[in-house]
Amino acid sequence: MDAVTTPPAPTNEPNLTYAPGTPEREALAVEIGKLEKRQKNLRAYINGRWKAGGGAEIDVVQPHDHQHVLGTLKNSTRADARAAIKAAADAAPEWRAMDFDDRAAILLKAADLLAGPWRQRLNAATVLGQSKTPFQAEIDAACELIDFWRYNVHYAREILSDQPIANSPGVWNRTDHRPLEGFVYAITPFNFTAIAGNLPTAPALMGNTVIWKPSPTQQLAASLTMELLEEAGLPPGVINMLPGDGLEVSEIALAHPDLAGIHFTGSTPTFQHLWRTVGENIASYRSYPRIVGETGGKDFIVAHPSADPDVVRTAMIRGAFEFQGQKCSAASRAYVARSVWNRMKDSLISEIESITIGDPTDFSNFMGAVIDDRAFAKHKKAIERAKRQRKLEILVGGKTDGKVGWFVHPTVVEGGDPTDEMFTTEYFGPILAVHVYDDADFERVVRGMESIAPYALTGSIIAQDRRAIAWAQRELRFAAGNFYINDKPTGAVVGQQPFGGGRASGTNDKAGAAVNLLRWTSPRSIKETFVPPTDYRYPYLG
Ligand SMILES: NC(=O)c1ccc[n+]([C@@H]2O[C@H](COP(=O)([O-])OP(=O)(O)OC[C@H]3O[C@@H](n4cnc5c(N)ncnc54)[C@H](O)[C@@H]3O)[C@@H](O)[C@H]2O)c1
Ligand SMILES: N[C@@H](CCC=O)C(=O)O
Repeated sequence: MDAVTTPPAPTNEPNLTYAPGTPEREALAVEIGKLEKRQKNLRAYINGRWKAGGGAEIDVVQPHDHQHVLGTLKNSTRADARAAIKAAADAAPEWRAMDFDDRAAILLKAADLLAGPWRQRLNAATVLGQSKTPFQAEIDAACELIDFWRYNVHYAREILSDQPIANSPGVWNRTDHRPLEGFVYAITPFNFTAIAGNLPTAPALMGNTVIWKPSPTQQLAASLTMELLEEAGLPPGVINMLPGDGLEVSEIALAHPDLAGIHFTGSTPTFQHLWRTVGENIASYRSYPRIVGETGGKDFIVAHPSADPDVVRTAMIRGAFEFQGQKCSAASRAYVARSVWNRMKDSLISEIESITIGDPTDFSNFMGAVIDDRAFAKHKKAIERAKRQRKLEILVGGKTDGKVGWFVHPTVVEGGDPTDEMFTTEYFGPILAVHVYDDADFERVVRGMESIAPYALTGSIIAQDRRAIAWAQRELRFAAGNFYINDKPTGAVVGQQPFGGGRASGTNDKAGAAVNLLRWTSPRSIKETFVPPTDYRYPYLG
């Protein structure tokens, strides 16, 4: 189509409340019932066909009831990876030649399907498969993914319309925002259905074809996302999904000459392994692969002596314990002025003791289980260590119970030594380390915590004194890619707080923003001269 069009302007999808008696609460219960009743065969999706991978079987279970199998996947093999890469290559010419409006319409339709008939199916999968409470599933699997799809179309359009601002007389300059030459390898984490849906679709929107390797523990929601995209009209071969641990897929994909980019979210060690492998293979690629990775965090709350204790307490509880602390943005260390601490310690402990933990399908629970036995063992070990250390005191929590589900109770550990591993290591669970400092030491403590952990993802300052806020904002400029003032450090919203961090937390290519989409394009500058010269001599040459 030749028209210059304007896609619908994006707005953030509102969170439904799930209050008793609401239609969304009933609809979610129906979808949960369906998914619980029937084990799903979680197949690969290659060239528009669903097929079982060739490797070993992996059960996908409910973390809060680990005997309950939701579905089974078969690990993807080297042969599956080769087939997916071929499918991506075959689909690429037609996909990149397709009008942007047609590509955008597929994602806008996917967003509307998710806002409507698919909403509770994907929410239910996220509740059961990742042990999110309905409210946490709603902000992730529904609202954030809908926002990613709608805002990405808006930002992509802006990128495409970015054209040279100058033309010499008789010349027309243009920019062709080409996709990358080759396939993008999207590798996604367990904890956000929205991130899993965004990482393969963002490069696809820009005209790339993709190999998508979801996390095995998120495979139920990932498979449904793929089904939704198929219903929205995604052509075969554009996104090829390969379930499993990714080891054999990476052997093939990371050594392939057509690897054009990696779109990763997950832990820092996995990202470093991928980057290292690309470095080792660098001479074998057709182009230099774009590497985008959002990784771990040791996210902080700093409470100034002027902070309101009620605000600090609420930010700590929500920031550290929603979704069992398994958000990369979760507060896992807090530095609290003694005068504030003295006014909030007891209420913090009693409120945390009141937190309900259990099956997330039961609306009375605030927390579910951690994702798997590996995470459970890691948190248990950190808690056991805290119990043994003289300089650490567990103020509340410290209990784990793995019999039925992988439950780790919300735990606060007070530590006098702010260099202890409690303040530097990402556990990715419901464990919050607190360092209480003398009010007069505010600046010294902030300077000390600024680089104590290798990460720089999220953090917040809580204070009423404006000078303290301004000072902390300056002093902590590079300590967080998402910085909050008088709020918890979690819950970034697409279009409002573009998300990502620096240092060991990633390449800070802000998911759901134009800077991210730019990484999936390789601009070509075109100069057209209307009446070209026909004589090589300059005018002054006689
Ligand atoms: N910064 C962010 O935006 C952000 C968002 C969400 C999660 N995270 C981080 O993610 C981590 C938790 O997620 P996780 O446990 O799923 O991370 P992880 O690193 O264990 O796994 C991430 C993905 O990588 C895959 N993987 C691992 N090795 C691979 C290989 N050799 N080849 C191909 N794939 C491979 C996994 O199967 C999974 O799909 C935390 O560190 C958290 O902070 C960061
Ligand atoms: N965007 C989410 C974090 C995603 C990482 O797990 C937040 O801001 O809480």
